[in-house]
Amino acid sequence: MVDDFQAKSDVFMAWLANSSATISNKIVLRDLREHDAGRGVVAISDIAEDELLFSIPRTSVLSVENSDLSTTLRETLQELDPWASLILVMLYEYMRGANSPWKPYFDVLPTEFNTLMFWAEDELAELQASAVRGKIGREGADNLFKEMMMPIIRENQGAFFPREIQANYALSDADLLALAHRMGSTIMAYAFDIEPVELNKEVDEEGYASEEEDEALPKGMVPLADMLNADADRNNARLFYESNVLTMKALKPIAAGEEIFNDYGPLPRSDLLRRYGYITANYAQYDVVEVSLEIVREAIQSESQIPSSVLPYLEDHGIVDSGYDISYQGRSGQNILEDISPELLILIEALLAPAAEFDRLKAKGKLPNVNELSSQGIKCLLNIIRNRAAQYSTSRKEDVDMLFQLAGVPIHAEIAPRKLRRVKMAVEVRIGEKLILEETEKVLEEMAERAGEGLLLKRNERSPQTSANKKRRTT
Ligand SMILES: C[S@@+](CC[C@H](N)C(=O)[O-])C[C@H]1O[C@@H](n2cnc3c(N)ncnc32)[C@H](O)[C@@H]1O
Repeated sequence: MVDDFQAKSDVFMAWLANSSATISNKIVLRDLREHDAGRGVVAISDIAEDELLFSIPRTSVLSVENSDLSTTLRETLQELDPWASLILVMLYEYMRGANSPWKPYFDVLPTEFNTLMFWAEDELAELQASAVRGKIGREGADNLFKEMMMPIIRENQGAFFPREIQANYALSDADLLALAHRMGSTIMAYAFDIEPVELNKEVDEEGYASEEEDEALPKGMVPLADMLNADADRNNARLFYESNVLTMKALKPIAAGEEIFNDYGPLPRSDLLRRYGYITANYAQYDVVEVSLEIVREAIQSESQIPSSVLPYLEDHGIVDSGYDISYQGRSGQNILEDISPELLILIEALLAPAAEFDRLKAKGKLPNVNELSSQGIKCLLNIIRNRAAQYSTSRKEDVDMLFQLAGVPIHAEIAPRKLRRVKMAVEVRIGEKLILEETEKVLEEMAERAGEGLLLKRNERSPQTSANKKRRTT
């Protein structure tokens, strides 16, 4: 039986084909709900490398530029950042209902999310001390919607609300706020940074642009391109920006039956959960633990007083941050210092430096050389790692046992399936972070021992693998 879900997919694909998109007959939009993956694009015949999967006219992209709202509210929209202006356009197009050219597209977009913004307090608590809890930004988004967007909507009621809505019922501020969150979350997980016809931003040899340059690009919702799921480095397709169309092409041969994956970037699982509301084991390679400035200060202050001039100097040199990433690649021959944010190492060595040594560096406008950590630095880092691990309320072993128990929870048990899935994902995220802390602690203990024997690893004594801190992909 064709259910509503499949019927919506069919109407969407027919709408897209009618809007002059080209769609290869070797792909289908498939129901992947039994894998908790919503819809996804799957190959039904073998596909060659570079083969076109589909092309979408630029005019079909749901964007500020293409929406009628930009004719009535041009200046207001131009003053907003790309994210805020697209939220307003999506609210407008959504409220037009069947009058919107994108109605069949809205019908396949999500109405509910598993992103952290929508988790209940007890679900978030399962993330324990993961720094991602401080990055959800629900309050900030609420304030932005209330203080900036709501007044624009209320002042332009006639432009925003179709006459039927104005006549029949008024959307309350709470309804609008919920809708704005829904559109904001859709953009976070679905929108692309749309490169203009004339590409004038700088990309490196791998096709990556700096985050600042991506920030400035207009955002747009690209039908079908955003139906591709992702699984870390299993991406086998990519969106290309051409003058009249956006084309999705195979990056490698894809066999019939295989899912077609995009690349959401090398995101740690905590961030994947925040932005996309899912995780897979393949993303574990990008996991990080964040160490706060506070925990570093506490570790140093327990040993010695921090001179008042050090932090302002480091701040001027871009070293002071609210948090620092530590990853663990676990590759043989890899130097642990490569997995620790260089700013953290500089911070520690600068804060530990004797006053005379710090004054000498400062006079030359230099920072400590962290190709090699001092034995005091290693000891301090070890304390930081141990203190950070102590912030999590359970051990990794307890978490692994808990996951094992949760895996045995039958579907119709007390706990609702959505909550169960969220709790499992949270436990996996905290296990990943604890693993990094444990492995880093082990290596630092060995280093501390070797430091006692005068044998120190140098930062540049590393294997040829690339750093975990890759830049974000533009697509
Ligand atoms: C750009 S959309 C992809 C299309 C989406 N599956 C749908 O049905 O609309 C991104 C969302 O897809 C889901 N997703 C993407 N990759 C996934 C994967 N490997 N496993 C499970 N869910 C995935 C997540 O919910 C994510 O927020």
